[in-house]
Amino acid sequence: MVCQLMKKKTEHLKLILRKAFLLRNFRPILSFCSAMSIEVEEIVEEAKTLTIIQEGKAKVGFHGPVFYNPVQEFNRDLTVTVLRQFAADRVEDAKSKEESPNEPPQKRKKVDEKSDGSIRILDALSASGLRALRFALEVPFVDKVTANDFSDNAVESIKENIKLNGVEDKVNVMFGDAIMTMMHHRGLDKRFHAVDLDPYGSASVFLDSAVQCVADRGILMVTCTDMAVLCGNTPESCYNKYDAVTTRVKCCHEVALRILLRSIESHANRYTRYIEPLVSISIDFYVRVFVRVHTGAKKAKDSGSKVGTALVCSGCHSMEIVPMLRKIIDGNSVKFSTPVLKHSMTGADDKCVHCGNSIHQIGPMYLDPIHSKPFVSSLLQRLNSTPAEERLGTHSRLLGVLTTVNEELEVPLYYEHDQLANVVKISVPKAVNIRSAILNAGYKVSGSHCNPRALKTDAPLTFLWDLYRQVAKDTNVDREKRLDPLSAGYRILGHEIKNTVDFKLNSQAVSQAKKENLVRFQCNKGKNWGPRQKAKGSINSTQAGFQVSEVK
Ligand SMILES: C[S@@+](CC[C@H](N)C(=O)[O-])C[C@H]1O[C@@H](n2cnc3c(N)ncnc32)[C@H](O)[C@@H]1O
Ligand SMILES: [Zn+2]
Repeated sequence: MVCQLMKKKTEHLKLILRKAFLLRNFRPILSFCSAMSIEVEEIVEEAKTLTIIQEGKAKVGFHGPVFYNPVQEFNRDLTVTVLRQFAADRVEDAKSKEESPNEPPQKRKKVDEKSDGSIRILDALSASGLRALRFALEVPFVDKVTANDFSDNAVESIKENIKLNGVEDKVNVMFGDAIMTMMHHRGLDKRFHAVDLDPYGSASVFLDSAVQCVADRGILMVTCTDMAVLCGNTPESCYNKYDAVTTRVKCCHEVALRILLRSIESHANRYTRYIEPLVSISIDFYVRVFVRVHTGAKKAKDSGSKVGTALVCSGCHSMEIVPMLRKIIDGNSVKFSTPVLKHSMTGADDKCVHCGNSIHQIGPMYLDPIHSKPFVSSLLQRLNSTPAEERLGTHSRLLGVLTTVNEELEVPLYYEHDQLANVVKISVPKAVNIRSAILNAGYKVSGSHCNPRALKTDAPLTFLWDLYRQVAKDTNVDREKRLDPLSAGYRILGHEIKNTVDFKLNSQAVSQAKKENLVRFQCNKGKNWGPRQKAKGSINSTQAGFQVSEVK
């Protein structure tokens, strides 16, 4: 009995101490314990593990081992910026609907509880609750944020952090498997307007339930950190997770984004839904996509023509895009047809027409634009008009990355500007010269936020290879002396130049982001850079209890 009482007392003291640590006001309690000869060492040691960090407007402490990665501040800042824009757009929409007498009011009531356009957000894999708290404190027009996790420690931390930030009225906690929580919110009146998935590794297991619990025109925000899988190290795992295969091509980071987008679209299609990518970022050690989810059987049928595969040559790295379906519009009639097996880069012997090597097929992947330029422009306007004292921690990087994103051509995939030069063994020309030659020939060119050396263009390969042949000719490269007769480069230099190539400097050849010297790519990665290990004591979803409960 005495023992039990002591245990209860110690537990109670632990709780008080933890709170005291969170409020940085533990001295009076320690003095009290020592005056009463209460053993506090162990309690203090545990309480000491509680540190409080501040990010944006939120403060968080950690109850035991709970996941937190400071390097992902950019990810969270970007999410806050996107949500601010998304929420503002919805309120504008709600206002214009209010003014429009033709809008059937009942239909809207079914999906939205609030006619003022305020939003409900789910932070499905919340850990310390940091995102949920930042959404509640930093995003306007938020009705409620739900922070969900299946770890005891995480849920305890979230509860304490809600109190620490005084957002009890805005943030509620759910203890449960994220999949179950999302499935419980499939009903039209329960859906969230924004869902954030930020898992350990791949988000693939959460996609099916996520696309079901997002409201029509709601936003789904997905992080995946399993870049080795998405970038082609293990095509068999990529197939298992994303129903797609890939290999280690230079543009693997954009391929990763497109494989993830295709996978989300495919899950959405099962429920007569489809996606509209708003921003898709490959950065540091992860990919992060923001997509609007729409409902509509007719438009969902277009999806087959929005996805496809890419042919990639193993010798010269040439690539060609092959859509899954062709959409044929003839007056009022719309038909879909499977593609004819005829590719411009495949010769009669199924080898690459440019260099004679084998061709591989990767995908399927999303082929339509991966960003909405109007949305990205509104994000940039928002950032540029933010007063200095209100800027987010990673403001300059946000500006740099989004400016580069805004300049990206809406053409799938890219080469590296030195990659093609290396095939034909010439000294690598300056990127600005290559870009000028492409522009002077009437084609478009841009970089990519995915890779500082990216060369994105709509120029056909026949022109691109002529460009490099011209450099070889101008710099007197002797293919007989410099290249192995069996190599890809030897064969490519063996073809005659058919296009006029003009390297005169073109004023459009330097990107705006570069001109303004914006932070586009982080070079100094610092200590502890990379994905973090799972928090100690984490369980996986097969071990998780399958009930979901709201925590009071
Ligand atoms: C990478 S952390 C989230 C980090 C957090 N979003 C942030 O920005 O700091 C992943 C979290 O998901 C939780 N988790 C993993 N699988 C889960 C599942 N199936 N259901 C609920 N929570 C899960 C883990 O306990 C962990 O706290
Ligand atoms: Zn080739």
